[in-house]
Amino acid sequence: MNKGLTLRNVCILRGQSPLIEVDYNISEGEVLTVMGPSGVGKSTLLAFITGTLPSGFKGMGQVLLDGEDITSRPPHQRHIGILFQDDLLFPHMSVGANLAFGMPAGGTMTARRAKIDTALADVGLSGYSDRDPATLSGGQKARVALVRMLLSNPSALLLDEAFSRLDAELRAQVRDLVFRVAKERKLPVLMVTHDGEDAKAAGGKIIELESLTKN
Ligand SMILES: Nc1ncnc2c1ncn2[C@@H]1O[C@H](COP(=O)(O)OP(=O)(O)OP(=O)(O)O)[C@@H](O)[C@H]1O
Repeated sequence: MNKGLTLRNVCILRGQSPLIEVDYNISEGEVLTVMGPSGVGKSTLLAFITGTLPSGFKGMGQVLLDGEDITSRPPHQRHIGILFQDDLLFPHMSVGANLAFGMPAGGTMTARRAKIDTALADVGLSGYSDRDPATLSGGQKARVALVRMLLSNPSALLLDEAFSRLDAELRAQVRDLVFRVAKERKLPVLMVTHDGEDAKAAGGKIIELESLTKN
């Protein structure tokens, strides 16, 4: 079985026109960086992988995860984690409630709570479970968003400009944490970024998406 994330003969149309065509294979623990001009279709590609293409777009080809074709599965059954530049924590919920939200069902309340506490401790946020997200710094929010994504137990990780709101020092810290966790868990990572430093830090292959449409 081919472990990792594979995009096989993927073509995304906007209306009738081809927007992007890609063929990628990202092995476990490997990071593929996708760059390219604004509007070329990078976020649209991630939406195709997560099964959330907006109306007006059509995707063809296959998304394979660990050899399984997940192309026609609904988003919540794909086991793909995604981090955006906006952390999108629910403001009316505590950090702990935010984290519980994406966790697979099952287990006792105590076991779930222990899992959350351990995951927070792993990113240096011990004791933050009852905090209101509004009281966290940008870096702390980014770490909570990372933990929430990891608690959903994804088999692949997508990053959409995930670090771009953080200042340089925090950016490097959170980025290194994400890459370290991805390596430990052997997750294939597809990272979209405009930032050369992100691409360098990822240490993997870099692909420049080119526009197929003439504007
Ligand atoms: N929900 C939507 N409905 C219609 N068109 C959209 C939608 N989202 C994006 N587009 C258009 O699709 C094209 C690709 O957008 P996309 O966001 O994938 O580009 P991108 O490469 O991620 O850009 P950026 O680097 O600026 O984030 C753009 O022309 C954009 O205007």
